Amino acid sequence: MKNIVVSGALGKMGQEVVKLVDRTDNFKLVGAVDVAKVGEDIKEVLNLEQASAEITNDLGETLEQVEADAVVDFTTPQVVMGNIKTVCEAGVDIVVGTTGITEADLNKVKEFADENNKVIIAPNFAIGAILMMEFSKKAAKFLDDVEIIEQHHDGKLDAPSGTAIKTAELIQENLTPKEDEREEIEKLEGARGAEQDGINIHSVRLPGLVAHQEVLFGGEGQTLKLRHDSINRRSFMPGVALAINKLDEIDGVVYGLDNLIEL
Ligand SMILES: NC(=O)C1=CN([C@@H]2O[C@H](COP(=O)(O)OP(=O)(O)OC[C@H]3O[C@@H](n4cnc5c(N)ncnc54)[C@H](OP(=O)(O)O)[C@@H]3O)[C@@H](O)[C@H]2O)C=CC1
Ligand SMILES: O=C(O)C1=N[C@H](C(=O)O)C[C@H](O)C1
Repeated sequence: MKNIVVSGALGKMGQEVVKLVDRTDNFKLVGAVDVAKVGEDIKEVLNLEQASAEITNDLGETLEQVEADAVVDFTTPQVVMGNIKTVCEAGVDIVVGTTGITEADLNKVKEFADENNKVIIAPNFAIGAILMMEFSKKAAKFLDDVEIIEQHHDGKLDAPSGTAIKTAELIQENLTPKEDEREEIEKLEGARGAEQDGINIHSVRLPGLVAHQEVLFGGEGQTLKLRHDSINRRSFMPGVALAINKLDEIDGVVYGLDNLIEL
């Protein structure tokens, strides 16, 4: 049995994780942390089958009061680093889905996580998105002109998405560096998007969207488009469950679900 605390339990993703814990036999909800509805029972708030926990607003204090094996964090880019530190200091394992974690942040986590801490950070838990990233990495061996277009709901705080950043990092591993780049004239700043590892990323935010990404490759007389769509947030839950179950098998910090499955 895994005793789980969900951090960001009332958010769009947090609610799905709480429901996942509620319906999974070897998971038990022992804590629900968020900033609203403090003192209320999450069972009533989310109309759960069996899971029950008083909503609290201090992750550190909560970990002192309950016997937790793992925390699952889907909060905000502003608070996630503090949460990871708090959980590591409490000697509890953590699965992090919150995005906005930079390479420098990742290095900081590796510094403060000691040999007993198990940390899984994944910018995307949807298996289709992992495959889209893997296929993009493969395609970059053959086509070295590529741009990323990511589209998300208008409630998303960070841009570009964590998935787009991770995709660019993976593509870059296989991309042949280009010489004599054309000097472009950008008449409107940002028109060509942002750049990560030399790859342009375009971020769209609109109501009605959930999470979507296209990786567009171009070559002589041809294009290749790799597209993934999460049409609801349940799409991420098998990946979250996999990560929680893999915590026992890993050492230290793992970044990306691709490192937990055989591709
Ligand atoms: N890795 C993946 O597969 C996925 C990652 N994400 C990422 O997960 C994160 C959350 O996304 P989403 O659920 O859509 O966002 P939401 O804004 O819906 O949820 C975030 C929740 O965290 C709460 N919160 C804010 N501060 C704290 C705090 N200090 N302690 C506890 N809870 C806090 C928020 O409260 P309030 O709103 O009142 O401020 C809110 O309820 C984002 O970074 C997103 O990019 C999303 C989908 C998939
Ligand atoms: O905020 C979201 O919704 C999502 N965030 C993650 C990201 O930034 O890549 C994963 C997914 O795209 C949904």
